[in-house]
Amino acid sequence: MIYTITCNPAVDYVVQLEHFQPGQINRSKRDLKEAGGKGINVSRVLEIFGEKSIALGFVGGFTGKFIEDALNEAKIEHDFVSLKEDTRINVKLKAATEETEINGTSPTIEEKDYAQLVEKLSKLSADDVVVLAGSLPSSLPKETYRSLVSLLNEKGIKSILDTSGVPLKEAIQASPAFIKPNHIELAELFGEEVQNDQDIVRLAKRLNEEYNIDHVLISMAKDGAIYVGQDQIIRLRAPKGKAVNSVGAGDSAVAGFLYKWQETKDAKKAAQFAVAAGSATAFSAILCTKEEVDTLLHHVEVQTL
Ligand SMILES: Nc1ncnc2c1ncn2[C@@H]1O[C@H](COP(=O)(O)OP(=O)(O)O)[C@@H](O)[C@H]1O
Ligand SMILES: O=P(O)(O)OC[C@H]1O[C@](O)(COP(=O)(O)O)[C@@H](O)[C@@H]1O
Repeated sequence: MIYTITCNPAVDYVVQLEHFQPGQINRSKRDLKEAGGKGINVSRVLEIFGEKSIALGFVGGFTGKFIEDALNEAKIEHDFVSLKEDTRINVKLKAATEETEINGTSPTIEEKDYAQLVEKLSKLSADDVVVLAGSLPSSLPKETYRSLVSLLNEKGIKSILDTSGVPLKEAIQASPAFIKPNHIELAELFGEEVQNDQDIVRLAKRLNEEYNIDHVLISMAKDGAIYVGQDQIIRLRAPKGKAVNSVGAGDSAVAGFLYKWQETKDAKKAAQFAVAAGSATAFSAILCTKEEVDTLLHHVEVQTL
């Protein structure tokens, strides 16, 4: 079974505007409220592909209930730890030419809450896969993903990680099986500038060789992605299209890779599917559909480097 862990879920309040004018009253053209947070989005996209998963993590209050209701409606199994405080709300302002995001403050996760998550993970076995995705609330130590990945490794469980900053820097020490930083997060991780594909390949190879991470997918928004595995390096160019709402594009890429990898164990096919899924979500108001991904798949240019 695939499990997703979202330590920091959110209700995404996506507001579409003609123009965003700071300091003025802005009225939305259209707005949406979505159950979000990176692991939850991965579960939602897997479900769209027909792949079951169980969503774990922490939710609380009326916003937490909103997320549980949305997952129930989508027939996605979940087993969250309940918190006293409300799950955050993330505001995504989509104007014609730019996107502005305000991610809310996280509820407090106490030690006893974290212990409940660890208890749930203790029941998993080696044929399970765990996706750990998103930021960590400030009440959790920055080494949390590192500890969780180590714990899963001890049980022979593969972990898929999508995070950034110090939690990523810590977690790579534990060798997750797959990571998907974007090119900006990759540059930040090594404290180096990333100017071109060669820079990306060089740093991604370090993740692969020095940190023993089998699959490294560096996403680059409209420029597609670069995959670096143990025995191949692949450049993937994203299809051209009009980006409508890129919230969830990265999560769709993670779900796409995992879904195709489970089916084929072919990294090239998985990376191509990941880029198609990311782009299909970027071109949609909410998340991709399977049909959109299948259509875009043939427009993802794949080149072995
Ligand atoms: N404007 C866009 N046009 C086409 N594809 C996009 C666009 N934005 C994102 N994508 C697709 O989504 C994937 C993930 O996007 P990216 O922005 O790199 O992730 P993240 O949200 O994690 O930073 C990209 O590899 C690409 O396939
Ligand atoms: O945990 P973080 O890093 O604050 O990110 C949370 C946000 O990321 C999202 O999961 C979207 O992520 P991507 O656009 O990277 O796919 C939103 O649903 C959520 O608001």
